[in-house]
Amino acid sequence: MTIVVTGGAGFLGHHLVKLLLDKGKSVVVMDSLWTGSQENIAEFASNPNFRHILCDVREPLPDVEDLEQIYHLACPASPDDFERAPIEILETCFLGTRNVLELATVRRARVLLASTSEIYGDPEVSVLPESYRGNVNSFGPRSCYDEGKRTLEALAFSYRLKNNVETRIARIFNAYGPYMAAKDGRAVPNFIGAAMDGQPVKIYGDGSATRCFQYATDCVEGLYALMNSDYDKPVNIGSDLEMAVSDIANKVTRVVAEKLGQKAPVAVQYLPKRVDDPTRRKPDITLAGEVLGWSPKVSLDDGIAQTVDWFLEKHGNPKSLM
Ligand SMILES: O=c1ccn([C@@H]2O[C@H](COP(=O)(O)OP(=O)(O)O[C@H]3OC[C@@H](O)[C@H](O)[C@H]3O)[C@@H](O)[C@H]2O)c(=O)[nH]1
Repeated sequence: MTIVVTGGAGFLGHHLVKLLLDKGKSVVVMDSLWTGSQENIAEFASNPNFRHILCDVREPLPDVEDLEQIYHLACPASPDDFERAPIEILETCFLGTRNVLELATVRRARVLLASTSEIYGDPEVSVLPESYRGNVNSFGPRSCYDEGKRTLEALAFSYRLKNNVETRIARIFNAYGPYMAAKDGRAVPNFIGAAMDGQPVKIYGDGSATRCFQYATDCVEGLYALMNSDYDKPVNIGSDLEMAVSDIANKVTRVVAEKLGQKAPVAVQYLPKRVDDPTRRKPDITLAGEVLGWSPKVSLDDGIAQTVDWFLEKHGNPKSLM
């Protein structure tokens, strides 16, 4: 039996493919390398259970025999991408998801769709249960992703209704870890890159915005548990350790300073808050615990230390990061 991972050459894709191969699964990665990279799958090339098909999910997908499951992760995920390629992101969310569900219909495969905390928008409540309908701006700089991923969920519902496709929906909250691209644009790689380069970290707003960061391996274990469960409604997959962005930045810059022997962590530069940037985001992860027996395990201290070590090893010369 074969498992397809769209976006398997991406950040989370790498960790998911590794998990599946370590479990002895046969994996086909479908990835255009638009935001993913060959480096993220290089270590799998010699594995006879691994194959990479270079393709764009916005085109009809190649057929895969003996197809059991599809993890649909393919989509740019950084707010920096939202500005760069909003139309392509909307196409990926709709056409890509439709093509995945079409293949699943033909092959009777189960599909796990990577949705996101962004479908909740800028929440009006302090903790986000799956029942919260969200507060999303359909006409703003994040709408390509926020509404695109809401369309992904609507497509899942529709294919289940009309074609009886088995779907699972993971609402993935902020994830970080090794294999994030240095120029990804999200907070943790940006903070690490700036600190390694001796430059101030840039904080959008006053630093009081909150997020909960989950380590990549915890996240993909949650995806695996959800795919192989009987629960077919959306589930939040994330950490519920809520922290201010400024505290995250301080934690990262302190770790880099210690590891590089810098006298003091780099400074912080405050920039205007970005439009529609959620002021707080904390998932209620009770459901994941109840139906999957899943909760994040890797502490922020351990996760950040491992991520910084990976960046230092990969980008020995800090100047190469920015
Ligand atoms: O350099 C930076 C980067 C980010 N930030 C801030 O840090 C917070 C987190 O920003 P990130 O870009 O890491 O991630 P966001 O929370 O904006 O969205 C991300 O997380 C949810 C996932 O579905 C997506 O991958 C992505 O949308 C935001 O408040 C952002 O403004 C900075 O202050 N400085």
